[in-house]
Amino acid sequence: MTDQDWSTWASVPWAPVTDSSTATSSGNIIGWHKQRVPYVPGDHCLSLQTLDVWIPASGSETDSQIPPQTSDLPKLPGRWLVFIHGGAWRDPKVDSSSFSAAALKILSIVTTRIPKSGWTVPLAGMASLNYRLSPYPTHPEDPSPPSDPGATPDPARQAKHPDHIQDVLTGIAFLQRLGGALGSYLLAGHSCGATLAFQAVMNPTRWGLENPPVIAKPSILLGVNGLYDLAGFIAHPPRGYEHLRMAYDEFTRAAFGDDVRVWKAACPATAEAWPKDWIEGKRLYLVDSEEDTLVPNDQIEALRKFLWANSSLPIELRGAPGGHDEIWIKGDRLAELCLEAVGRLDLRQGIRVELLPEDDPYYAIGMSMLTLTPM
Ligand SMILES: N[C@@H](CC(=O)c1ccccc1NC=O)C(=O)O
Repeated sequence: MTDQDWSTWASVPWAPVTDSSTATSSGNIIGWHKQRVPYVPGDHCLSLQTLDVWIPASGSETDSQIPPQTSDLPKLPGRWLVFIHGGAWRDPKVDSSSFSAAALKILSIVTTRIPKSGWTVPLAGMASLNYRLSPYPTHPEDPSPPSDPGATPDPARQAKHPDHIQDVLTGIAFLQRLGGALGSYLLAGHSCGATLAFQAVMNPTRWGLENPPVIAKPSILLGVNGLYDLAGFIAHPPRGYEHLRMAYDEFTRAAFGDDVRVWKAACPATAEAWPKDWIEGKRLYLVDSEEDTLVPNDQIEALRKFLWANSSLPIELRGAPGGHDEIWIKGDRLAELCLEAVGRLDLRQGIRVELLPEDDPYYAIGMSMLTLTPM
C-alpha cells in the first residue's frame, strides 16, 4: 500500500450502520460503512471511480461501538465479497448504492441472527464498485451528454469498453492493496455487472489495455440476471423479448462500439476459451429472477452451453422472486445468495444451517442452505 492509497482511504470516514431500518430493530451498531472512496489515487479520479465498503461490527458490545482501524483490513477474520452493479453500462440512476439493501441485510444476519444460533459466517467485509459509464443521450432526466450544448459533459459518462472493466479491475486492485479481498473471495454482479464479473476473471491482456491493473482473482462468481450473450440476443431475441432488441442494440453499441467481434469477446457465453484464464475458479452461481422482463433466461442457457463445452466448473442455479431489479432493491434474496456463496469459499468445515423461516417459498426447495463455520 502506498501513502497515497492510505490517504485516499482515510479521507472518507467510517459511518456506523445500525439495524434501525431492519425488521428486528434495536438501534445497535451492526457494521461500518465508507461511501464513495476514490480508488484512483491522485488528482485524476473521476466521480464514478469510487467504491463503497461495509465491515461487520465485531462481536463484543464495547468493540462494536468503535470504528475499524484503517490498518485492520488485512487482519479482519473471514472472506470478502465484491459487488458490481448493473444498469446496461449507462444508467446514471444505478450505482454502488444498489448493494445497500443487501449489505444491510447481510450485516444484520451475520451480527445478530447467526451468532444467536451459535454459528458465525466467515465474512470479513463487502465492497460495491462504481465504474465509468457510457453515454446515455436519451435518458429522460439526466441525459449524457447534456441536451443543453452549452453544458459541460461529465467525463465519467463517456466510457467505452474496455474503460468499464479497467475501472472494475482498478477498484479491486485498490481494495487488495489495502488488504481487502485477498485470498478466496466472492465476486458478484447484477445484469451488466455480472458480465463485468466474468470479464474480471478473464486475462486482462484480452482488453488491449496498456497497463492492465493486476488483481488476485475471485474463486467464486455469482451472476444475477446477467447479460452473457449480447450478440445472440441482438441477432435472435427470444419470444416475448423482441421489443427489447433496439434497446439492447443501443446500449451495446454505446458500451462496445459497432464491431460484433468485440461484443463476442467481452461476453462469457462467446469469449474464446476464457475458463483457462480462471485457474482460481471453484464454482459459479447463476441466479435468475422469475419475472425478469428485461433479461431472458436464454442468457443463462447460452452460458451453460458454453461452460459444458469449455469447462468442468460446478454451476449452481438459483431462483429469486420478482422482476429484473427487485432482487437488489429489496436485498433479502441477494443477501441470502451472497451468504450461501461466501459460505462455500472455504469448504474445510462444511456445516449446514437453515436460515430461512419455514414459510418462505424457497425453504421448501432447499435453496437456502448455508455453509457456516463454527465459532
Ligand atoms: N435501466 C437501463 C436498462 C437496463 O438496465 C437494462 C435493460 C435491458 C437489459 C438489461 C439491462 N441492464 C443491465 O445491466 C437503461 O435505462 O438503460
